[in-house]
Amino acid sequence: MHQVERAIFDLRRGLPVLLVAGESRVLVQAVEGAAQAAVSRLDELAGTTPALVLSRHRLAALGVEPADRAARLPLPAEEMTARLDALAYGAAPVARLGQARLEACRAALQPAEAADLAALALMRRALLVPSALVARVAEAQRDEVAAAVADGTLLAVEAEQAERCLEGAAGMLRRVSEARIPLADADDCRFILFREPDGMREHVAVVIGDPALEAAETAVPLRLHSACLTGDLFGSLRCDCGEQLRNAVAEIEALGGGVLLYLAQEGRGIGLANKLRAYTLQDSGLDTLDADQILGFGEDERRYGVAVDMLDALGIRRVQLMTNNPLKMAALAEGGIEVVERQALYGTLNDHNHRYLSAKADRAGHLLDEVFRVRR
Ligand SMILES: Nc1nc2c(ncn2[C@@H]2O[C@H](COP(=O)(O)OP(=O)(O)OP(=O)(O)O)[C@@H](O)[C@H]2O)c(=O)[nH]1
Ligand SMILES: [Zn+2]
Repeated sequence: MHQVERAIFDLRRGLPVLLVAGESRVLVQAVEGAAQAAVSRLDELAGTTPALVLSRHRLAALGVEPADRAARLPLPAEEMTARLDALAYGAAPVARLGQARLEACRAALQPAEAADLAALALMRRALLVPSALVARVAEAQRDEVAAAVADGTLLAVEAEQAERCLEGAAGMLRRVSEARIPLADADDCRFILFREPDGMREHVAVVIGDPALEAAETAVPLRLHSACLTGDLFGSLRCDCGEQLRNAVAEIEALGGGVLLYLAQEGRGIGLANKLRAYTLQDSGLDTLDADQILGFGEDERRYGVAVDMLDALGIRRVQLMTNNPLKMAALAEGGIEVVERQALYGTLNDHNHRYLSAKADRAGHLLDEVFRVRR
């Protein structure tokens, strides 16, 4: 895990990383922010022309019905940087690339290999656009690459280990610190911070009041809240997150106490940088799900293993869950937490969030009938 964590650091800085899959050696680099010089260096070090790995969501946005989770697109040298971002995550690919170029790309696609899937997992974990430049290390370059690994200028990671980096490590979440923090809507609160084993994400459990967490006969009022900097902190009108957060605290207090898990899953797990990109795409007419797809992401990139681990750490087995999202209910049930009851939790509908909430209700199955009863 330690190597993967360091690899993510390098990828975020725009450096290449070596993926090792059996006998195969593949250099990988983020597409996001890849400058001409960096791409040329990758080409030189590998001794082969890089290819572009695209996720199945990005492929779908390009009009390709993918057979696997990803595919590899060989890049002719002159193509390498000129239209890389347009291919990897640009809007309106047909308009920007031209129909003929797109057809040629579709015809050139190759099945993804183990290192390609590992590369995309690393990009996601690094909260970068899920697209990668990959270059197989040529026989003639093996010694030079091995020397770079040996002198510490290049990091080598097992592809298999890298591919698992999104799964987290069940049962290894660390409870780090805690403090009493009175809130405007709930006087008696304890914030407990948990850290993921690789140290890259931190999540907070807010225990409101003094609920009987481990009592078998009661269901603990629970809110799973995914971070939304824009909504939670600034009261953005593009979503309903801030209001839901504050309503949840007040509601849990009114129910005599319970728990709110504040999860580091900004932008449904795609990170703030990508959420801002997605908002700009939405301004050109796409809905929230299609915008994420253009960037190469699925409808919802969140996983709830850490939430289950936090509940386990707090001794909670049965809950009354505040959500409109069926995926959250399913994820808890799958993690062995009994969802005894669901309680709806709404923010206010406005002209800016109407479209976002409609897409969640119509396309992602969120239970928002009550919100739209008046307006639709
Ligand atoms: N990718 C993306 N994420 C968004 C957008 N708008 C809000 N979000 C994120 O969506 C998430 C919403 O989190 P929650 O309110 O906990 O979850 P939910 O899926 O809406 O389900 P509920 O429990 O019913 O509220 C947050 O991580 C927000 O940052 C958007 O347009 N695009
Ligand atoms: Zn929000």
